[in-house]
Amino acid sequence: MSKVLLASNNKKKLEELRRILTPIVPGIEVLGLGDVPPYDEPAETEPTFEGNALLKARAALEATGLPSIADDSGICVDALNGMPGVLSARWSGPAKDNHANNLLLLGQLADVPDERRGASFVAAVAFVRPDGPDEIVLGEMRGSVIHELRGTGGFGYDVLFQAEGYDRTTAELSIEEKDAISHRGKALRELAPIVAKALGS
Ligand SMILES: O=P(O)(O)OP(=O)(O)OP(=O)(O)OC[C@H]1O[C@@H](n2cnc3c(O)ncnc32)[C@H](O)[C@@H]1O
Ligand SMILES: [Mg+2]
Repeated sequence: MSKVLLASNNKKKLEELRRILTPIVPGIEVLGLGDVPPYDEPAETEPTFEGNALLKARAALEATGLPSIADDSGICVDALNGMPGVLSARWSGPAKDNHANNLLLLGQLADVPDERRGASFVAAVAFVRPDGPDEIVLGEMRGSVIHELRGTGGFGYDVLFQAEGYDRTTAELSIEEKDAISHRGKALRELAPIVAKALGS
């Protein structure tokens, strides 16, 4: 098995990454931060998803010596000029309260008509290793913000996001349906052959 560390504290991201990468990268074993000794994780100070993903991945490689993957992602709302963007996790404050984030975003869009509620989920996924160049890929899922919270699946902003072509939120999709269309799924499927080659698998 070839170990790769996912430098994320988000258990749902770890689940999605393991689910998507394991079947397409032979012999990969995806470790979480709980599987390695703790280290000082960097603050996400970069203004871009790519910058924060590289920051998190490089810190993991430096601390553990393991090939490392990190994801920085969020929801970018047209009517808010692309915000919350990289601030998505902390939109309602440093507590990173998903429900408070969702209620705040719905409140901010309360007067925005359906035709102007377009939004995208964006994920930048970085892969860094001791003996090769840094890799960064971007994935995007286009959709809109509905007027309420619906569904029990997924995580974060899934309960208020409806992907283009669907009448259900991404929290109402099956995990397979979401993986097939999500920003993270797209980025990871693009990254998989690069990871497989780097691991020699
Ligand atoms: O930084 P790490 O440790 O990876 O974990 P995090 O949860 O802080 O992750 P980010 O900094 O990338 O913030 C991502 C934000 O965007 C949200 N988000 C990202 N991907 C999502 C998805 O697939 N569905 C719903 N919300 C998502 C998530 O809830 C956070 O609020
Ligand atoms: Mg984060």
